Amino acid sequence: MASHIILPPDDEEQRQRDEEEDGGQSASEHAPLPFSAMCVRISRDSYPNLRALRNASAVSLADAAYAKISEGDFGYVLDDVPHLADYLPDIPTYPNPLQDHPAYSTVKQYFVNEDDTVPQKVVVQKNSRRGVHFRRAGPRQRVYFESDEVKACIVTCGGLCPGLNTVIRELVCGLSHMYNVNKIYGIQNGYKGFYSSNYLAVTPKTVNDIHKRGGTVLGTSRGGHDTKKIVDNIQDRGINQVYIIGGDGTQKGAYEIYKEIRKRGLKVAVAGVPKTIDNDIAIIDKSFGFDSAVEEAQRAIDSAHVEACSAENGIGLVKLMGRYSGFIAMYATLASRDVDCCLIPESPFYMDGEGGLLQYIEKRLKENKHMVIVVAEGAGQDIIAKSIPSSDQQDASGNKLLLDIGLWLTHKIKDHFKSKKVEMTIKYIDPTYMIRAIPSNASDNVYCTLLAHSAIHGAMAGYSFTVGMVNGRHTYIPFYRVTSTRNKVKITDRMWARLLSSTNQPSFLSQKDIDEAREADRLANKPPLPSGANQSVANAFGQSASSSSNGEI
Ligand SMILES: Nc1ncnc2c1ncn2[C@@H]1O[C@H](COP(=O)(O)OP(=O)(O)OP(=O)(O)O)[C@@H](O)[C@H]1O
Ligand SMILES: O=P(O)(O)OC[C@H]1O[C@](O)(CO)[C@@H](O)[C@@H]1O
Ligand SMILES: [Mg+2]
Repeated sequence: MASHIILPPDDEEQRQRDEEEDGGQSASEHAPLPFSAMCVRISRDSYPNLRALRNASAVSLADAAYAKISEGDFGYVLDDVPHLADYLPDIPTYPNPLQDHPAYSTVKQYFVNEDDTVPQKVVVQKNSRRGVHFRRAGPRQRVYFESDEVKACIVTCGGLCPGLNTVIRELVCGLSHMYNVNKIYGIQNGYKGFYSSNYLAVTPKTVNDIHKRGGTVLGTSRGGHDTKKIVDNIQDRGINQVYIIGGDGTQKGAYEIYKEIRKRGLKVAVAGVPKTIDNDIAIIDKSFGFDSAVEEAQRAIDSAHVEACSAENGIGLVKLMGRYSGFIAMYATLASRDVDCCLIPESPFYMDGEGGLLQYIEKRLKENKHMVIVVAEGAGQDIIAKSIPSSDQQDASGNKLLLDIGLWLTHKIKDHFKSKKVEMTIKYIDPTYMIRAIPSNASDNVYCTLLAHSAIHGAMAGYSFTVGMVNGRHTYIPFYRVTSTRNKVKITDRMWARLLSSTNQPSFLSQKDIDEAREADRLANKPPLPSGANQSVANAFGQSASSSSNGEI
């Protein structure tokens, strides 16, 4: 069954286009359906415009088989998350124990309305279609697990990030205090711990103080994701709620686990809590630990500034995290105001000649006698690769190992001034592991708590999802949405312009680079549609593609 979009009355042109593409059926014939009746599970056979939808929303055919997309009035689209009842139709429900909880029962409207959803795009125009929405997170009136039936486990994967222990703590305490769950296990050292280590029983008492420490008390690792072995263990041990904390790779792993669980028809909810210090996870406003990381990066920048100011022609160079996205470098630079140049992976730069980095350094030293450079680890990889043969090494998860841009720049800058016989000093600081290892700051602690609670409410309600804040509201996002793209700094957005104006650095971009970046944005915002596509659905998704709230603030 396909659902229909009821067009806004003033969008006559669009209405006619839709009529044509819907085979001539007029909008007035599209009787408004009750919302529940419009919910459709997309499958290869059941949805006539699947190809259009897939292209428009960058959903691969494999992912589309798991997508749950429904439409409402005025171009409203709900990109919903899977639920246990999708494949276990007779599953019983129970009243939410929170309704009798002394702390929560006094809240006037504690339970979220089943139909509450959150728009991906909040900046709209008068005639905008409503676009893509995600299911609002929060406690539901009815849950799909009885408290004493729940056997939950928690795993952390990927690199460290401030706040991991807070999320672990709040998952354990939230499950126990809100839902009276007392069978909770920690999986040790990442995904491989599902099948190669003992599961650790954890209680609110054992995790009471852990949020004050950096790292993860459960241990973490890269690699070792063996879906079959992991799900065999989940099944054998009777685990029915799996909480998975980790970055983009980890969420891809969570999706694989979900698919295998569903294939086996198990009553198991999978809840992903996105973690990435690089802040590169798509859709969500910001990942936990990011603010703590930016704050800690200030200390490295301050030290670099002190070193630079205390020497003749002193340069302080700080390398910050960010393999593919320069968010930490950009925000740390904007926060500091001592930085003269910020280099990120998204913005290409060059060393020599007119407008190049070396010329800018010379100019800055002449003016100020010192300068501070911040470089994201993924910046300039293409230019280093031209001078150093790279061996394309990967870590255990398959992530490309990067060449050290900080070290390379240090040598290049030194050599340049030596050849010009100019006295200078450069101090290179790489604070990566010092930043990653700190405990989260106060605001990240609160953020981690809310994410953990939202994850628990969603799992208890029978959903499988990645939890995340979208436009300031907690939501349940389909796994494929957060794993299919990466969040990046848009160099054509105002935030990057603010940075350029604060550092006064050259943009290093040619008109061709700018045109290409604009074209890439345009294509990302308006994906091409195949002929015969349902324009209504495609439009809704096309609008959403431009709305990553990390880009434009
Ligand atoms: N495509 C994938 N399918 C299944 N598992 C995956 C996939 N990609 C990564 N994983 C698993 O997820 C775990 C973490 O992945 P990775 O090391 O890339 O870190 P991450 O979660 O992306 O975090 P970060 O990059 O922020 O440190 C690893 O155990 C890895 O095997
Ligand atoms: O040395 P590791 O643990 O592989 O992690 C390094 C990577 O992890 C990250 O901090 C992301 O977690 C990246 O910024 C960095 O490249
Ligand atoms: Mg990653």
